[in-house]
Amino acid sequence: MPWFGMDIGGTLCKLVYFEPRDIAQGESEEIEILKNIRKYLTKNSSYGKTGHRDTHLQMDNVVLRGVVGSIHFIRFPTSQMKRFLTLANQKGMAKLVTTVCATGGGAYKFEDDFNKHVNMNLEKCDEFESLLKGLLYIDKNNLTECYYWTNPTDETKCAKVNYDFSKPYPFLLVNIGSGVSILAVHSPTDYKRVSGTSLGGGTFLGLCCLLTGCNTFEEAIGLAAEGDHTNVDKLVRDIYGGDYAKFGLPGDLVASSFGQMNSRDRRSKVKRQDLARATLVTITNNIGSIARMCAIQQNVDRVVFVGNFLRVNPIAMKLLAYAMEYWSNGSMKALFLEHEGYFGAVGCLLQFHGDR
Ligand SMILES: Nc1ncnc2c1ncn2[C@@H]1O[C@H](COP(=O)(O)OP(=O)(O)OP(=O)(O)O)[C@@H](O)[C@H]1O
Ligand SMILES: CC(C)(CO)[C@@H](O)C(=O)NCCC(=O)O
Repeated sequence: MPWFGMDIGGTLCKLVYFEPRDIAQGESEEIEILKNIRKYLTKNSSYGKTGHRDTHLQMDNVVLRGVVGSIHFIRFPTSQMKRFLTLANQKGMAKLVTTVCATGGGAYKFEDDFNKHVNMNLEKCDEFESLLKGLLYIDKNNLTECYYWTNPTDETKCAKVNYDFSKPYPFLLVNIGSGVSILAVHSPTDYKRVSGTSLGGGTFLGLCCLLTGCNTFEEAIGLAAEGDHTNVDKLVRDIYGGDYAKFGLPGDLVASSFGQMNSRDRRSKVKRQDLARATLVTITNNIGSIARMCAIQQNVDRVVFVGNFLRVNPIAMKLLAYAMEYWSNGSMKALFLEHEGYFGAVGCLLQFHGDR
């Protein structure tokens, strides 16, 4: 049986596929379909216009329920769910698979569509339980999964450094998807959702599209990389003329996000790139600030940031790394994981109880 785990989020659907190394041989219809699905998924790295396989994340020679194989990582916009179901039907998946493990809000929202259109049952898994299970499994199976950024504000010295996360507890887990959820994790089974914010990755993308006319996340990040947020934000030095030293506020700190944009003159000069950068900085700093307060409240010093907002987004990661370290006087550490947005789907795959 092909093994799938799905995380159907507010923006992106993540699909992980476990491909056993030794595939069943024979000529039954089932085996033929299985081979076709495997061929379709593993020979392509894009599916239709919007589906992508993140080949750089593929994990080989991993053991899942005693079977050796590879895990493939696929994503597509949740808005394309109906098309995905049509495709799954065309590829014969409905004949082969009766149950798919799914998590995320879409596991509830799309349950009827799975039943009606492809005759599949959804085995629903909790999104945070899956997130944590997937994270612990992947970290155990990938020596270079966890890392941090050194010298995040100095482009010449900044570097990704491997972090040994084998003794992880306690830690704060900040999942930046469409919205943001913050979990305090004390053991694989002892965790709680301590906070969240609706100002997340969806907000960044939505505001960026509104302000710059861009249409994709990649475009938004590309614009942000070329922009200067100080043309948009009001800094402490714009107000004080320099640092506000008495209370430890450096001049280049943002005093007011988008605070320059009340001026018609400044609005007429601002570039799309600057607006994209300011949006990214605003959303990221706000998440960093909430995460830091949660870490203090929960008495933890390691904060792990995950979620697809961090995909191809070193600017946000470095901002978070700097903010956590600076505002905690070096006592807190921001950690990141290579498979950033896929843990929920992997956790689902691990919880699959078998088919038929
Ligand atoms: N190709 C992409 N298309 C759309 N958004 C992307 C893309 N790549 C990264 N992102 C960012 O990732 C965010 C979605 O992240 P993720 O997949 O972790 O969350 P989700 O599961 O869809 O949301 P939630 O958990 O809140 O339901 C988007 O809001 C956007 O900021
Ligand atoms: C609703 C979820 C949990 C869906 O993953 C997520 O988008 C989220 O945590 N949003 C933030 C909700 C809030 O705490 O304001």
